[in-house]
Amino acid sequence: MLSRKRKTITGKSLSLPNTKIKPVKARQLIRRYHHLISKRKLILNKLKTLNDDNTNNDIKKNSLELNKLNQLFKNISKDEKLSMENNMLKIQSINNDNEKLNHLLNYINYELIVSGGIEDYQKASNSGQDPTRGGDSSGILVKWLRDLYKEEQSNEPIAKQTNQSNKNHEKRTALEIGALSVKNKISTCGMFNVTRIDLENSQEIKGIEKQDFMKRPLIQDKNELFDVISCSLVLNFVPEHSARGEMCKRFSSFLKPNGYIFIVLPLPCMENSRYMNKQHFISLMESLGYSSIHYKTAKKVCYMLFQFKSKADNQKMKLFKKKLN
Ligand SMILES: C[S@@+](CC[C@H](N)C(=O)[O-])C[C@H]1O[C@@H](n2cnc3c(N)ncnc32)[C@H](O)[C@@H]1O
Repeated sequence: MLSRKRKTITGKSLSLPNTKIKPVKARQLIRRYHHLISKRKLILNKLKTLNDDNTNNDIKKNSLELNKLNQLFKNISKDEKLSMENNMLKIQSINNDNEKLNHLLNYINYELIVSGGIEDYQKASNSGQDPTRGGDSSGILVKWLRDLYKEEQSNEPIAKQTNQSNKNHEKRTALEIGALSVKNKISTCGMFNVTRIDLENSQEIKGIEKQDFMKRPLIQDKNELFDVISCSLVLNFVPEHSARGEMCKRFSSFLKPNGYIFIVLPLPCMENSRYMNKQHFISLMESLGYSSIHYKTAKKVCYMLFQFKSKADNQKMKLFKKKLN
């Protein structure tokens, strides 16, 4: 419900108005949200809470009621806020202090729910897809794939081509990870049946399943493997480098042989990073069984297309050490 302004219990307007969010602000909001979510997970683990799901209801289950949260945190002083933020940073070292952990959990839930964190995050994420900001990256994916499929088809023998053109009536399948809209080019181009997933779907958009790709059940029937996976501006939000590697490895469990994986990253991840660059990323992907097909940079992001060739052999997998550029 973007058009309705959120209000505190006391009637004060909260969360960002429905105007466009500046890119710097959007990035701050997205980073802040992921920071809060990851700290909350750690706290829940520490508290040995059974349910560490991220839905609003589950948060509420693990938290005080909203008006209590509001009473507790609405008027906290700058110093108290600073101390909470510091405690969040050193959460790993807080053990066996249930009172402190619970207080922090309530503070995080206040920031996310009462103070508009979740809603602002969705607006900030959506604002990146605004056409004035470079828009929906899947336009590039669709162009690349259209050309590749044409080329593949023209290289087939004639008999196979006729077969193929009959087969083209069956749409190819695509998995969009981190989907925020059902109107992206990948969905509207008519070439694919698209399955869309995202960690959050607080705007409850129909057609987007709330799911963590890392927990998506593995495919048993190989006919259900995807022709394409789109993973635009998602990898950069995975906090741990080992988890980013796991995500790249996992794509192959959902792709048909010769299927494509489209990855979009903010340009600084490739061009202004201490440990990563284009060549290193491509070598990593190659060691996981993908070959690089396209690489293109724009002002702020880079687009990559890889083709899945063969599953990585764990025995032969290259060890990549963290190395300064
Ligand atoms: C910045 S948004 C990118 C949205 C859109 N794909 C784009 O290109 O603008 C990143 C999205 O990735 C989602 N995400 C991050 N990790 C994920 C995971 N493991 N499984 C599913 N979605 C994930 C987040 O919830 C978030 O909505």
